[in-house]
Amino acid sequence: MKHDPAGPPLPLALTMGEPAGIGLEITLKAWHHFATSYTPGAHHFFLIDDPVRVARALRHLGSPIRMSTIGTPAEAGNAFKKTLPVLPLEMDPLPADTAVGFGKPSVATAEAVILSIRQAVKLALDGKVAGIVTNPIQKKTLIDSGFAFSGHTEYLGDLTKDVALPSEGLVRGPVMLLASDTLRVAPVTVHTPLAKVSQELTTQRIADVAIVVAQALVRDFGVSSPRLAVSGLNPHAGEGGALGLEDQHIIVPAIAWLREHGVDAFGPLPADTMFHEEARAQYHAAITMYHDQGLIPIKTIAFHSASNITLGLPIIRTSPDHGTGLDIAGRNIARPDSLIASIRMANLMAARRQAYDASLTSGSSS
Ligand SMILES: NC(=O)c1ccc[n+]([C@@H]2O[C@H](COP(=O)([O-])OP(=O)(O)OC[C@H]3O[C@@H](n4cnc5c(N)ncnc54)[C@H](O)[C@@H]3O)[C@@H](O)[C@H]2O)c1
Ligand SMILES: N[C@H](C(=O)O)[C@H](O)COP(=O)(O)O
Repeated sequence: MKHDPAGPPLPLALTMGEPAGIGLEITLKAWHHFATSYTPGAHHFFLIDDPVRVARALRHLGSPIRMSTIGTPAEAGNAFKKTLPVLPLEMDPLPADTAVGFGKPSVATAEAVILSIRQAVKLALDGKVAGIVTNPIQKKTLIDSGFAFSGHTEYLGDLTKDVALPSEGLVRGPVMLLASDTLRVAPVTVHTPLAKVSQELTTQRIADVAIVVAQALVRDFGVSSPRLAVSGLNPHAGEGGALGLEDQHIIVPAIAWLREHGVDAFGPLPADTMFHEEARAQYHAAITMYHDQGLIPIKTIAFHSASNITLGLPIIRTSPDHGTGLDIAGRNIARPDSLIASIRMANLMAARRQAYDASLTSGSSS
């Protein structure tokens, strides 16, 4: 049966993430945060994981929280008030000796971690969940097991590449956006080694990322006239060509193209001076040329409140901005704040997207 947009919200699907990391611990804390005020029909979520592993991990953590195994996403609502609902992975239970090894990731669990993401994506594409919220993965462990992607962003782009976006004018990602109350940043190259960044940067790629971000600002964030700050690549944005040529040869034409196509973009800006408070007030999102250029500022000012969002997909995906926290896993000290922010963000995006897309269909959007 199709979901009634006027009815109660669909649940979110949380993926298990790296089982040796802090994913389950922050999921339990996030569940506690939302469940205490939960009333039937309100926002809720479930975890896609191995229930046997979860039960064992709960004992290991000495957690008073109880879990319940559900058979379908629709059962999550009834379970949520008193228990963390867990939808089982569609595979055999994980071997006991690999199920809880906090701090010690193993390729033995890689298949489960990847399957959890695939199941979540399928539920989102099938309209059974409002979106997916991914717990952090240990990329090297997955890659060592044969995983061909350098992160969720790239994997989600591949899993959904054949599914049409809901409207023809939308530009496809995947594009990584990290968002907090005070800063949004989108790196053009994502998990690219620094030595290859310059080769991968093209005018077209910068323009495509900027357009996906501009569209999302309108559709998902309610910004009616998005303004984008585009960073340079080199020190001082190339210092007029004296410190590198990409800024003038690749980035300037991208900004010109964007402006010709109605996107209010400006730059290239020296990356070291575009993130202080007064500079941030001039734009709705920063487009940076590589991962650390944008992620260092946002993780510095908003490590516990930012979300990592994948734009340009036919589904909603958010994630905490931090990683697997192997150094603190199993000690019950991990903060759930970024996961809580990501759950809120996914629910907010789902509501805004639904309203925006409906307004397009009814012809009332400006
Ligand atoms: N969404 C994702 O899947 C995602 C995101 C970022 C990093 N990663 C992966 O995570 C792994 C570890 O990365 P890292 O060590 O660079 O970053 P990290 O975020 O895991 O850890 C950095 C520091 O922050 C602390 N920290 C992280 N989360 C915390 C929390 N919730 N509460 C309190 N302290 C917290 C850690 O203890 C550590 O000291 C890598 O494999 C990386 O690729 C995955
Ligand atoms: N680049 C992200 C970060 O540092 O926060 C992280 O590696 C997660 O990337 P994916 O969402 O692609 O897994």
